[in-house]
Amino acid sequence: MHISPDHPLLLRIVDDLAGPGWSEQSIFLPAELTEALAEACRARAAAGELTPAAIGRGDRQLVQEGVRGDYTAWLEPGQCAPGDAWLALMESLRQTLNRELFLGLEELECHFALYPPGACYQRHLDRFRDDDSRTVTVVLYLNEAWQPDEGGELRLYLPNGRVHDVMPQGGSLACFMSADFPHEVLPATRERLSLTGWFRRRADSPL
Ligand SMILES: O=C(O)CCC(=O)C(=O)O
Ligand SMILES: [Fe+2]
Repeated sequence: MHISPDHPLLLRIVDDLAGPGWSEQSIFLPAELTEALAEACRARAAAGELTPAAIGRGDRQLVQEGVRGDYTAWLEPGQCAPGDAWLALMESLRQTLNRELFLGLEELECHFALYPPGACYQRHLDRFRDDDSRTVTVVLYLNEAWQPDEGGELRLYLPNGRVHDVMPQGGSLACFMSADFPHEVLPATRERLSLTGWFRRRADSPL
């Protein structure tokens, strides 16, 4: 899927990141591609490829279900056609963000996430203490016909002390500056699927 780096949808995200620092696009992806990505996620779950997500990094990784109850699998180029279409779209977004905001984003790391009913991810920042390369977080939701009473919102903690809740409706996108917004995933009454990515800059040299 090719999308021009000047597409109004991408430019809206740029404007939001330059302003408040976060963006919610409730109609981001066509239904067919959203469904194909949901199917790819379910297929990987059925094949046993989703593993309990850990918190922390390297040899300090820890699985703590009460803190984070999702199951994840990395999406790499060449794994499936809808995944490649998504990565191509994210490449356009990366180029647009670099061109307009000089963010110096070099790569995207991306995983499918499945939250079983009742699972949550407690308040956190998408940055590791020892690695500040994650710069922009993007979350695409893959859930058909999500209902408001099903929970599962992404809760963003805004600098003004307020919160903003994003409903994980299929095809919608949440995007924010990784260092600036603590956030959490509230428990849902049904399975919750998403594709989460982080645009990274080169990690600072320790020298
Ligand atoms: O699924 C979401 O809404 C956010 C997930 C998240 O915060 C994370 O994986 O770091
Ligand atoms: Fe997060």
